[in-house]
Amino acid sequence: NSGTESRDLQSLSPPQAKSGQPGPAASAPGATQQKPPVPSQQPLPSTKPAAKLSLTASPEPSAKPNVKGEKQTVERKRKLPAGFLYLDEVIPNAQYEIRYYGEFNFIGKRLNGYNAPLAVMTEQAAGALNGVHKSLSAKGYGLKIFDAYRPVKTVKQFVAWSKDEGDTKMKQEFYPEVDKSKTFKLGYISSRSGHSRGSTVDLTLYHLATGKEVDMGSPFDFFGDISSHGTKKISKEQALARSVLKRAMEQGGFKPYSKEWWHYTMEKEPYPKRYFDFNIE
Ligand SMILES: C[C@@H](N)C(=O)N[C@H](C)C(=O)O
Ligand SMILES: [Zn+2]
Repeated sequence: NSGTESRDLQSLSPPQAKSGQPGPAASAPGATQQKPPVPSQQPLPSTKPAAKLSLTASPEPSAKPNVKGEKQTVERKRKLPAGFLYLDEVIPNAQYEIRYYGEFNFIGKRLNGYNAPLAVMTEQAAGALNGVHKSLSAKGYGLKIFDAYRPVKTVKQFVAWSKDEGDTKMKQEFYPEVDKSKTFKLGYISSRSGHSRGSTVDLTLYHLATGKEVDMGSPFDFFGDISSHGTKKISKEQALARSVLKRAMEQGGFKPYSKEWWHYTMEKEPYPKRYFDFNIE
């Protein structure tokens, strides 16, 4: 099938950015207030509206338009290698805000290899993630996906970016306290990323009732201590929110990454030694 196929997507839109945390003023990302923990059945706090590009895939023709009444159509070329799937076709009710397709990311532009705002994963990882999404929906949460499969060419772009001292376009938003040349050594970016193996995902939670992103204490791709599991720089509610996601992901067969609350890799990944470079389109 060499043709393209389209699907209606609903934009949840909320332009945001700072997730209520580290932002420009964000040089002090730990400056969050400590509040008493909430019982696990109570809803977790939301972040401020997020995202420059926020898409919720829906294969339902009757899907309701978003608050702005917008609908978006995403073309997909279906050139995926055997064993890979478009994640929104497996988990249509997850939210998709593919940051490396948009410009609101730590580099500040659309990245090489991201030719469509779509998440791609191995069949096994997509199936496991669907189980996680279902388990969370019983608790009032859904998954929001920032990145999944990542081409090797994108990782090479990350490496080149880290060496370009003159480009600090997104420093205040994403790495205010870190020298970008050290982002690899500090473990915030990998030069051999699990994402290129197709069974790693960057994600958070959203509240099913409101569609709003859950407050995790630091934004996705904020490179700093505050993004690590076990940080003391966040409130109890924020720590609880991270643990809701972590427990669900671990029960679903994914392992967390100590330095980034949003990054998970499937334990039994199907291609543990293969690094793919096909484009997302
Ligand atoms: C860049 C960030 N989203 C990420 O995925 N970091 C890990 C360490 C990676 O590059 O694999
Ligand atoms: Zn990641």
